[in-house]
Amino acid sequence: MSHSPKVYLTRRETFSASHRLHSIHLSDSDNIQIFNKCNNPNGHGHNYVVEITVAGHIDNKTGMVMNISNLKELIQIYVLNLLDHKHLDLDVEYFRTKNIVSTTENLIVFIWKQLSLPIQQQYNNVQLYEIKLYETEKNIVTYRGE
Ligand SMILES: Nc1nc2c(c(=O)[nH]1)N=C([C@H](O)[C@H](O)COP(=O)(O)OP(=O)(O)OP(=O)(O)O)CN2
Ligand SMILES: [Zn+2]
Repeated sequence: MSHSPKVYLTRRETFSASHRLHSIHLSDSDNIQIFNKCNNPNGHGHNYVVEITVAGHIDNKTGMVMNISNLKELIQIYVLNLLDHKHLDLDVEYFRTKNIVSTTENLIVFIWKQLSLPIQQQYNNVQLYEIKLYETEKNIVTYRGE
């Protein structure tokens, strides 16, 4: 059976959040030494940019891998509603209750966990392929669920 072309579809969104880098597994002096200004108890904020890429074959009838409006809606419900204008360490249960350090690495894994199941459950032929998260213009992480 021949498939239609496989295409990677990306939606970019932005959100603003504050945080403090602090690990309960480190001493206060190690926290300061490792995280430096980012360990300041007052916290600080970022305007994050997130790019969500899904992969799938073009549907012959619709001409789409998936309707990007539906992807937008999923990102809104499962990611932005939880993160935008929030303090990651205080307002987001995942970070607060598990004492997970709100690094960009851990944040991108959280975003993946939030999106992978709804996409899998709602779209048989589409896979979450890659997430890119920009904490600043210079600090960027990429995750493919591995
Ligand atoms: N591996 C990681 N290292 C750091 C992370 C991270 O998430 N993963 N995060 C931070 C801080 O959150 C910090 O806010 C980074 O911002 P900053 O250093 O101000 O950003 P820039 O590098 O873009 O700033 P410049 O001063 O222009 O270099 C630190 N480390
Ligand atoms: Zn930061």
